[in-house]
Amino acid sequence: MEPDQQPGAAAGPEEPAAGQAEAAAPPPPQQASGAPDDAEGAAGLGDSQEEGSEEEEETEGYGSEEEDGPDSLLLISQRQVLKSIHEASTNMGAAFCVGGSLGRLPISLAVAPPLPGAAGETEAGTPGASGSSTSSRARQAVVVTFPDGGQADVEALQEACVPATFGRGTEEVLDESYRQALAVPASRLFTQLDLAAHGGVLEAVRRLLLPDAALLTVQLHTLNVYGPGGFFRGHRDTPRGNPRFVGSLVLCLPVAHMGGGLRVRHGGRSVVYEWGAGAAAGEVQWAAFFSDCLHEVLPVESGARVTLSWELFAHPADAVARMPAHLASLSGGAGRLVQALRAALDSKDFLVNGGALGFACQHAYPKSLLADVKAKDVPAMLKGEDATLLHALNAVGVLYRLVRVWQEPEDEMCGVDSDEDEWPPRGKYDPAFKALRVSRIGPSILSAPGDDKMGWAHDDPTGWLECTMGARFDTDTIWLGGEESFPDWTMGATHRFIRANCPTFVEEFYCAIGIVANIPPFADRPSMGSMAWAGQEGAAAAPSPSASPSASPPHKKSKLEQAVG
Ligand SMILES: O=C(O)CCC(=O)C(=O)O
Ligand SMILES: [Fe+2]
Repeated sequence: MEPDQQPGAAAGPEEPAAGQAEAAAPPPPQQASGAPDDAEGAAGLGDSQEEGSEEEEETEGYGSEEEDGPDSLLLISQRQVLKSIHEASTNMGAAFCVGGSLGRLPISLAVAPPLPGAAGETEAGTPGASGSSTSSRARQAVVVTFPDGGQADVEALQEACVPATFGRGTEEVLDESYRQALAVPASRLFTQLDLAAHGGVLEAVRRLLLPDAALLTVQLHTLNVYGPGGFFRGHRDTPRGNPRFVGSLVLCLPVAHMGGGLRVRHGGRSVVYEWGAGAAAGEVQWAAFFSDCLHEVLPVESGARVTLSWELFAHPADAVARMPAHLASLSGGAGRLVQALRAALDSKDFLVNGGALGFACQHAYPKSLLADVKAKDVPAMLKGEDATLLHALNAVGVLYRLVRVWQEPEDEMCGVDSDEDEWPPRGKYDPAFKALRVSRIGPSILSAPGDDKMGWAHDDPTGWLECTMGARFDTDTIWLGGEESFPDWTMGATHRFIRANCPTFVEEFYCAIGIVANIPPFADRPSMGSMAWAGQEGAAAAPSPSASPSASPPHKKSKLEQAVG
């Protein structure tokens, strides 16, 4: 159990992202008030004032902190270069949510009664869910129209709902201290509203959040009614077995209410969508966001907040045309990153013999994305800053690869005294020590935790890394900002996020991804005009530059690395 991700402990800041608090907010989405909050400061970076003995600390996380003795001028200079790239790469302020209004629009819904004993229906005996309210529930389909139906239709709808549950660990639970709402799963819901037919909505979401995707599709997930006092505390929506799952879209029906703002957070920024006034005036309003972003429904003060929610899936074009589109979309923070990268590549102080430079992705991704989507299609699924980072690398002609990254705790006994017969080895997961493990995207990815026959994987997902063929300790990459710069480490190792009223709960979780840029030796770096070998490593037209990781500032092996590999 990771307390900062579990229901009941969501008050903590979700993202110790370096420097994000100062990032310029994106243009505030329509109908929203944007305000930076939960500022975290620049973890591991310090501010721009650097002097004498503080140097070591100021540039921690740039590849040489494990060195003994005084640093050479070259190392100091290189750390400055790395720091400037890192700052530029984590201050891009990419959009993470978008919202708008369809204007005044009547919405009709039909809600079928639950099938008696239907498996997965929250009222039908799902573990942890209440089964007590079945008797008073409508036995016939309920048809409602808003705004015309008014209070009578709200009550009829409430009668057709069940208490909204959510996934916690492997269970679907009802916990009114975490979520107080009513729900109807999509399986019982029919509406005339075809979101895909409102072309502007999905296109706006695609352009703002996923410009590299050729197409977004949606799947209706649930209807929720939040009455007075209703709320849903901070959570992330679980990816459930579809690797193309990128986001959630919530649409508020024209039913009067006050309160109930939808707050979405990412990287120290947050946006609140307040729909009460518009809904009272008959407007149908919506918001879409990356589902790995922490979000919550603030308490409803009066009336009924009725929402439909869809899952969003991103699809790549057959061939993602890179350069023209990417150059066209380089702006603001991305431009600064391109500048920092160009300056670095032009400098002999920067990895003169070449090396691997790792960037932590700022969003998390479904585990199955990396297992099931072809590497060439993955860029179309990248979100916000992560997509922009690839554009910037493409723009400066640097090859990269996408890797999964896990945090690996170590125990002193690891690999030395532990009993090889014991599985998983006892004491191996002491959180006091952390190392990075990476894996290329590819088929040799973790199997689902549930696949493990030995029964321990559910409780100790870190453990099943041990039997993963594709994972290896990363001794070569200089990870900018170190492990601190991953937005939430627990995503990488263990988490199954909660999802509202999920009738067929499939165990899934987010994972952390890193982008490792292959910096060629100085002598081999292309002139900035040449884009010939930009893109993913291994791409057909990409001659591989002969980067020599060992020539980067020597990267001392951690205790764990020494012990294991
Ligand atoms: O109703 C909303 O605004 C969002 C609800 C939500 O976050 C969910 O159902 O997962
Ligand atoms: Fe949600």
